[in-house]
Amino acid sequence: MTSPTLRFDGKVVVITGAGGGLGRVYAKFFASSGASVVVNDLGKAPADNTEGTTQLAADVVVDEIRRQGGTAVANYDTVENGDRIVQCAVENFGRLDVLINNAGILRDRGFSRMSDADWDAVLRVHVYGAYKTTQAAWKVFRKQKYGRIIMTSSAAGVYGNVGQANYGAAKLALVGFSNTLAKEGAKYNIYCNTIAPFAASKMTESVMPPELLKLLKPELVAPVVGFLTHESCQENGGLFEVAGGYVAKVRWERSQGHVFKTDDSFTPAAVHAQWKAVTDFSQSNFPETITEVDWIQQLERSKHLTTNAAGEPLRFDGKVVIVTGAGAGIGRAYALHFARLGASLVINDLGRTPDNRFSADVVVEEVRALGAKAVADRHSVEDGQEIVKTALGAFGRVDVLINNAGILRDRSFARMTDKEWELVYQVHLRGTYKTTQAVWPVFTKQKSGHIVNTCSAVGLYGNFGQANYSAAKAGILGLSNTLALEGARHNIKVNTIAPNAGTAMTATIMPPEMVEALKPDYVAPLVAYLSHDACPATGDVFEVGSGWVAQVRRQRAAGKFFDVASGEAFTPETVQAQWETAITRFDPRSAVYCRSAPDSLKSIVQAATMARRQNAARGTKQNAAITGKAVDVVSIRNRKYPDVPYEITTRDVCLYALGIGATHRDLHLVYEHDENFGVFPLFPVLFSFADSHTLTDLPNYKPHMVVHGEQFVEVLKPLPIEGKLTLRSAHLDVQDKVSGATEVGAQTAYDANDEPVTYTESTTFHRRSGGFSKHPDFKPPPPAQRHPDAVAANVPPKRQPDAVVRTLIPEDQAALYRLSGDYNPLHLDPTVAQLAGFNKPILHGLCTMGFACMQIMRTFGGNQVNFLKNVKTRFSGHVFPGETLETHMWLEEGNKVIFQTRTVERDTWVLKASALKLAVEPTMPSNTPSKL
Ligand SMILES: CCCCCCC[C@@H](O)CC(=O)SCCNC(=O)CCNC(=O)[C@H](O)C(C)(C)COP(=O)(O)OP(=O)(O)OC[C@H]1O[C@@H](n2cnc3c(N)ncnc32)[C@H](O)[C@@H]1OP(=O)(O)O
Repeated sequence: MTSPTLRFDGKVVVITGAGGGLGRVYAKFFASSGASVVVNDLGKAPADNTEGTTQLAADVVVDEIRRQGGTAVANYDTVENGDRIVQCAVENFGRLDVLINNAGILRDRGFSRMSDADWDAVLRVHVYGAYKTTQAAWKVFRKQKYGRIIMTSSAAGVYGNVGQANYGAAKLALVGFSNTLAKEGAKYNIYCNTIAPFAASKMTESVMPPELLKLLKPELVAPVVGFLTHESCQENGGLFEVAGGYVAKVRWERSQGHVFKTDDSFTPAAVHAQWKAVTDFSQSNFPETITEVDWIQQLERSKHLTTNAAGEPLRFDGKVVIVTGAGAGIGRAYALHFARLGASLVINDLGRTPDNRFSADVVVEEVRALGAKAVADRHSVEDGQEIVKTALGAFGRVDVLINNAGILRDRSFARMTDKEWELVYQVHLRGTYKTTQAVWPVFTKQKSGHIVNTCSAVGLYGNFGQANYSAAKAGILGLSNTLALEGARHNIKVNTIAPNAGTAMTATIMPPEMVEALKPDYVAPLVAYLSHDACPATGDVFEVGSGWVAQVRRQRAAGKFFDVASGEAFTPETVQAQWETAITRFDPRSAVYCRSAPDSLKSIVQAATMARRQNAARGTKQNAAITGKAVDVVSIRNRKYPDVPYEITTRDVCLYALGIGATHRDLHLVYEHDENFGVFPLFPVLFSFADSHTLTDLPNYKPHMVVHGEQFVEVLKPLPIEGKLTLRSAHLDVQDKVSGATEVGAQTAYDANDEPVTYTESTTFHRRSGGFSKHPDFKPPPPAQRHPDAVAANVPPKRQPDAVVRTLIPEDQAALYRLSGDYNPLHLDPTVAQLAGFNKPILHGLCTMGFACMQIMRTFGGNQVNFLKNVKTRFSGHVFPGETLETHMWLEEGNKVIFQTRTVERDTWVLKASALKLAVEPTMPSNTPSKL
């Protein structure tokens, strides 16, 4: 097990709702990773049975953290006063780096029985609370140009869940909110991501086998949050499903769609005729912003088409349609379209025309002029029941509800006022809830109904200056997801559109060709089709404008299941390692599509089950190796290999020196005409690549799983700058290390007089080749004959190091170093690196060792090429080219320098248990050890 590298020392983290569940686990995780934590919770802890007192939940968590040596303070404010929570962080710790919006409540109820109080309570805490807390944090983050935010969503929002219309709306609103924050925050180094975790509940009990159910622990969400909020993580605006050790990214997939001719033949019947094309995902794309559609080009394409083909007309004779916000723009276009198709209309709008008439009255006249029936309604959508009453009063029934009313209050998030946030929420999301709830009993009673809700590309992808709007619009989609599920058994169909249409407002800022491209009339045929019995869709989302109609849906990456029960490590570091190769890797062959929260959970169970099966198969394979032929260490040791000739050239000497960090200033290493020119004494490590004997017969052998474990080099005579040598190699040892196997090879280089010049011992670590010593026929071999300095523990003394030196490894170093002989693709080829479990190619271990020894030569070796007697190192962690190495050195008795090296960026020790014996009297470093 490697030690944690993704730490939060010096960082301040606020976690809302941290008195229990997920929040408590996050709080403890961050505190144990070095952060100072604000534990926010307004609730009480469960009664303390022993003393009969009830403590506040936040206090209990703070006590737990402090007992374990961590730093935390409690805060008891409601998230609706989020500014006070942020203030608490700043007052106590002077800053804030990470905000985890976790607080939430549930008021689950079937939609027909949901009260306004149920709705308001849930939306207030989840959405308004997250808005208030985030806005306060935003000010701090922007000023310091750094911040990490997590929003907590749910599959109930992403896909919908019966009984959770309020919760689903709130949870998807947070995804929309996060999308805009990610875009607005990027230039300030403020990143915002959303997780959709599963908690154990009645629903999970019904679909999960008990042994997996046990895994739905809050502890199995924290590693993902830990990685996403670390400063090294570059993910921004992502949505991730997380449950029981499973993690996968979710993104939008959009069908190519269909372009219709925008003439009179663009009707619901024409849409019906092309429905297969609209919903065909075989040539899909994956949009991330609102700007990815060229509307004018779509219209151009449309103009060159012939008249749309259509079957029987799809009409609405005898049907009653309510259109909210129908006094102008897109709502008016819908109304007129429905009127032409025979519907009776309720024209809802509370606005007025420039000549001060009620706009609803004007549109009613227009509808009547088309020969259809219409009544005006001037209520706010927040009084949705009144609108439905108008419909029932005038026509005695309702068949279709088009939730279209909306307003804009655009402003950058930093300057957005509470009033602007609230107003947009009230009209769009709460208004849609109110009208829908009013019509719901009518639809359930008549066992039929169509609802078309209005989202926006801004709600799907986020957009600058529209945090309020993107949250409200995404919330509408979240509401629709659940309504579609709940409505199914009553034959109520609910779909959502993201229209792009010009309105009176946009006409003032758009060029005329854009206004033409985005005519509201080009949206109306889809809306009418979605409202017709002929349309099979429910719970779907469509983008529409300028004659083009396409469907969007959520696509999930196959993801990664960390099999914690079988001992697989699940930490921010292992999440990081799997981030690009599995968690965010989308492959059409393994993509997952879900239609509801239980659906999502089932697919996670499937992924986990499959991963477990594969792990078990791997284990069986390993067992097969264990039960197959036993590894015979004695016979491996007895293997004989022929002598191999080796020629040193000055060109190789210079190239090697450049590969381990020598520069044009080190003429004695890189310029053969320099009077002190010599071979850097680590050069013998290259001999192994001319004469190596990898043990391919170890169980489960895979070349890409081999890493360099340890290296020892002893110089017996100065190496010639040119000349011929003979190499003799042997296997010294093979050991079972459970997680892998180590193989130690020894090699001596002889000169023309057959006198030994150098001696090396190289340990290769074969990952996943362990366990073979359990084979019934395995015979423990006698101890190996090792050089004592090659196996020394080399524990650094307790005092401060005598020298600490930093050096940057250039990005291209592995590409240069390999030319000296180690052509292992692990160091250059991203695909091989991924196969080996690294998210990018890693540096050669011997290159790291060379850099460290170069620093020791410069520090204690008088910068002389003959400075080394012997050196041993252990490669305790990998290095990525581009990282900074920091070598700590302690000069000890016997001219021995104990050293260890870490990467500064990941704060990971990469060389440990290392020592170098000097062949010269040590020089003292000119720099006193710096406390870096
Ligand atoms: C001919 C020469 C050429 C060699 C071929 C190489 C070709 C090159 O191109 C390849 C490279 O350069 S790879 C780059 C350099 N190497 C690395 O990056 C490896 C870094 N180290 C690791 O990842 C882990 O320490 C790892 C994976 C090595 C071990 O991690 P874990 O599995 O977590 O092990 P852990 O639980 O810490 O310990 C288990 C037992 O293994 C021993 N051990 C640990 N690290 C070791 C290491 N680096 N070398 C040798 N033994 C090591 C532990 O002591 C422990 O043993 P025991 O149980 O007996 O105490």
